[in-house]
Amino acid sequence: MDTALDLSNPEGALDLDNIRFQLIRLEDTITFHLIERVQFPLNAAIYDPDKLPIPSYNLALPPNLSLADYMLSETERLHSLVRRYDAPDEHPFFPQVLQRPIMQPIKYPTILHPNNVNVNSTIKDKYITEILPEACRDFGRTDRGETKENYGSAACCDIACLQALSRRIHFGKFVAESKFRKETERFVKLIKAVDRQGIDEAITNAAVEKKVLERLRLKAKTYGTDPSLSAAVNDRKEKINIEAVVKMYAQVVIPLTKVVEVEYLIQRLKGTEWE
Ligand SMILES: C=C(O[C@@H]1C=C(C(=O)O)C=C[C@H]1O)C(=O)O
Repeated sequence: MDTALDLSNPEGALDLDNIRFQLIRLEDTITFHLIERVQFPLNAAIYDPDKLPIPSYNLALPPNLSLADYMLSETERLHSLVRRYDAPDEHPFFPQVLQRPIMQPIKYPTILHPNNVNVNSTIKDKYITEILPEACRDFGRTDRGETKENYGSAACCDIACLQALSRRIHFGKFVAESKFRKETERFVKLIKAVDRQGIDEAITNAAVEKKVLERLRLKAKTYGTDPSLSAAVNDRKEKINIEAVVKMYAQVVIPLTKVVEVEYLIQRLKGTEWE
């Protein structure tokens, strides 16, 4: 898969303004994917392999999967054939199903330090247990109940949401590398002391986080309304629970991005002269 981050030029890829531009761009992607998903009710059965078991036939996976896991793992298996997961900004939810690509490998310049940071299982868990229930919660409309006919469509929307959330959160590696190169001595000291709290404080930029949440609230409100309708009608027919989008970033996206930054930095000295 081609990546939106220009990885051919390592300097540019580690320029913090460039990375932040990508993070802002992903706000649109994530918000629109969530708007698509919340057309359907939560349809909790698609996340429960006991309620709706799907035989996986893949020895690397449990015999029965939830519909959501089945579709996500099959999507990743297909996408790995076209080398999606060779890109340093892509991380699989099911690494055990990846296949050898059918296309020539792309030689990406080495930008990040070797690491095994992957928080996708936490992303998926929080998406199912926190983000979706809040986003799907009906806001002022009648209860939509389950809609069995939309199980597949809802799971397809989930794949788009999860892949965009994973990219956004794992961009934390590029942010961390950029900050490490800017303040190497400071981070070497914190990493040698395995001071996760100190590293977290050092990578935190409260002003940027505040701006992210303010922008998300505005985007969710704007993207969730139809410009051709009056404000009164739009209030009644908003396409997305605005507070759910802000909460998603405040309670999941930003904290997990910082976990990725901290855990990437904890591994940063391995095999270097600082070790
Ligand atoms: C991503 C960055 O690192 C941290 C995480 C942020 C986020 O996830 O939005 C914003 C600011 C920082 O606290 C950054 O500095 O831009």
